[in-house]
Amino acid sequence: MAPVAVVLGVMGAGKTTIGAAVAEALGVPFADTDAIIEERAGKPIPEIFVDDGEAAFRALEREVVASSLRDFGGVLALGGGAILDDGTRKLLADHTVIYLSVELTDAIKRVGLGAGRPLLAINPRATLKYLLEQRRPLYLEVATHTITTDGREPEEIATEVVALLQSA
Ligand SMILES: Nc1ncnc2c1ncn2[C@@H]1O[C@H](COP(=O)(O)OP(=O)(O)OP(=O)(O)O)[C@@H](O)[C@H]1O
Ligand SMILES: O=C(O)C1=C[C@@H](O)[C@@H](O)[C@H](O)C1
Ligand SMILES: [Mg+2]
Repeated sequence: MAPVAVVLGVMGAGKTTIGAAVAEALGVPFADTDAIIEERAGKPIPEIFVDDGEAAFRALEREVVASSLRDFGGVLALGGGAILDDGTRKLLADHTVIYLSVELTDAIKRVGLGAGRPLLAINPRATLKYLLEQRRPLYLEVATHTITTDGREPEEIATEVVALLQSA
């Protein structure tokens, strides 16, 4: 079994919002690797970063992505930084991967002050600008489809994603 689609994008791209709406429209389950990681680790992501460090988080994330790609048959949202890991990017080959793109202005409006997002704890605007520039080429490397989300309502974006999955 493999996911119907994998959803990627930076924090605030709308992975959880759009992924869940697409799954509902298709009548399949939705899962978010961040939630699976928290369940496996038995603690919230900010605590994993503090206690174990980002490298340990990325290794756990790679394991969770691998098992989800193997066993989960719905719409799967990945954490915003999952594509930083070479092994995780390789795992995505041959899957349908939807990259939700967002520019800084809309991303900042959506994440606010970055509560619950450890990488945005200090200077969220400058950090998010850096993350967008650093990650865009990596999202594009693994994406099979890129959907622009700036200035668009979640319902409209979800409808576009459902249509492209149904035409595939
Ligand atoms: N297209 C959109 N237009 C306006 N607001 C949006 C849009 N998509 C998502 N949002 C809002 O932005 C916030 C972040 O969305 P969401 O949690 O889905 O992003 P995410 O990509 O899953 O982020 P994270 O990587 O932190 O999990 C939520 O409050 C959501 O309602
Ligand atoms: O952009 C990132 O690097 C992250 C995004 C979140 O989804 C979480 O996976 C975690 O907070 C790291
Ligand atoms: Mg999310």
